[in-house]
Amino acid sequence: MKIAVVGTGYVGLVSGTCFAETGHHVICVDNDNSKVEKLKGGELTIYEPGLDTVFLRNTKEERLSFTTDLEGAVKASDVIFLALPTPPGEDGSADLSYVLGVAEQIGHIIDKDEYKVLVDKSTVPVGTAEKVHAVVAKNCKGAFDVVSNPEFLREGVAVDDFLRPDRVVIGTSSERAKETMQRLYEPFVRQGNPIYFMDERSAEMTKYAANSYLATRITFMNEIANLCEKVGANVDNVRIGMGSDGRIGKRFLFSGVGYGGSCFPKDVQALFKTAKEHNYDFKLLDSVMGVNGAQKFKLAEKMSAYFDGDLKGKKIAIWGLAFKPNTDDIREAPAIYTIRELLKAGAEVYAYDPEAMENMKEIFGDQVTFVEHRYDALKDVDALGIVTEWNLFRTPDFNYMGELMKDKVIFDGRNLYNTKDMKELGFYYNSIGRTTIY
Ligand SMILES: NC(=O)c1ccc[n+]([C@@H]2O[C@H](COP(=O)([O-])OP(=O)(O)OC[C@H]3O[C@@H](n4cnc5c(N)ncnc54)[C@H](O)[C@@H]3O)[C@@H](O)[C@H]2O)c1
Ligand SMILES: O=c1ccn([C@@H]2O[C@H](COP(=O)(O)OP(=O)(O)O[C@H]3O[C@H](CO)[C@@H](O)[C@H](O)[C@H]3O)[C@@H](O)[C@H]2O)c(=O)[nH]1
Repeated sequence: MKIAVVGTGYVGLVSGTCFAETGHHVICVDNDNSKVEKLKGGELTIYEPGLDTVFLRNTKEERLSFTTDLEGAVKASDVIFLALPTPPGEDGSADLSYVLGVAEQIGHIIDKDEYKVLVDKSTVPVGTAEKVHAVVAKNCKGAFDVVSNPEFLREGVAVDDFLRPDRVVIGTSSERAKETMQRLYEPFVRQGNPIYFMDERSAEMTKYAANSYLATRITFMNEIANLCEKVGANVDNVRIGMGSDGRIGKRFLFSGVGYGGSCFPKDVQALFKTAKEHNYDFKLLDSVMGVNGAQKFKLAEKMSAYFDGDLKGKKIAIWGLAFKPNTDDIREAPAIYTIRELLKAGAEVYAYDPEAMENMKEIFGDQVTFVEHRYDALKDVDALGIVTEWNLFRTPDFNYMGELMKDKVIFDGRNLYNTKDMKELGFYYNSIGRTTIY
């Protein structure tokens, strides 16, 4: 099949590359010329483990190409995926201007005697498939269907998630489009995972419900952790005890410094807004947003309390800037909130991340000292804050760290270390939902 993917960001680039990997011909379209030029030159524009191999193979074998020419790509394709941004608008609802803007252009392009399937891959509010349909229909001379196909990949493991999805959700009321989507996804679900066909509105809602549920689950654990600190329980033990109940499950129960990323924060907000528009007060989501907003300041608050509210002139190292490990993405990263608070209080910040430093430099510039190696951040610092659980931080040389640091003080927002070990090593060690070690 011939496929166009409009929007070549995290979702578009991964989806396009993975569709090419199953033998389809894919043209990725983006209106960012510099991005397209880089990709044409064989250079990836995002850090995503495993993507380089698949990307190089498929570009070399000419199944995957890049362009800024939307018209040419649409003309050459049977199926057109929209993997465009849906950022929060001023009132918190999803901004559909990218999706509807491109849909309108596509309407002008589809000619008589042509049939195209337009697929919403972006995360879009309930009712968007109908809006896209209306916008395309305004100018379209040919035939088309609009399908809702939300994407569930996680950054950092996106290629694997795409090639081996837990499930594929397709919202469509057209038999013709259903057949096309079935053929397209067949290779990804051969290992037995299902494709669920449903109506467009349910597919759109499924995406928001999944993300909001996961965000709620994490938030619940963050509140349990906060309470554990007060009552002297250990949230890691609690997590293991809870998670081994088959009804609860082990995954997505890790407490920390709040959820971040380009999806959970905006999608919870957008679902809350959808509820409001339908006169439904989704109180649970309101609490989730409030609790998560506060949790992102947790590490900075702990540090401030340790230094009796006076961080002025204190040297603080930060390990981890990306919103999660194995990505360079810093959208809504807890590290941004932590560093902002530290700088506001007059601290000097020395930061290290294996992949996200370039992106973070765009926010903080020379307000923060970015270092080449993790240990370079530690020279003479009063404390270290750990914000992202990169594997690289899991088993460091604690003795060497102790020699480098002015004081052996660690604030760990991801519970990477065993509290008993830290006691033996002589660190002050303050983590999330566990007793602080002096
Ligand atoms: N990032 C994720 O992990 C993830 C996972 C599932 C779903 N989603 C959803 O997928 C959508 C895309 O997310 P993303 O993270 O890939 O975004 P992104 O910002 O990484 O990529 C979007 C791309 O669209 C391009 N673009 C913008 N306007 C355009 C236009 N008019 N024509 C062509 N290209 C244009 C941008 O230049 C950019 O490259 C969002 O709705 C998001 O919520 C994201
Ligand atoms: O137990 C956990 C798991 C995650 N997180 C945090 O939650 C956020 C999101 O993590 P994750 O879900 O792994 O990353 P994303 O790439 O944002 O993926 C989410 O958002 C995507 C975009 O919609 C969806 O496609 C995915 O299914 C959904 O997991 C990050 O800040 C994590 O640190 C925790 O604090 N504790």
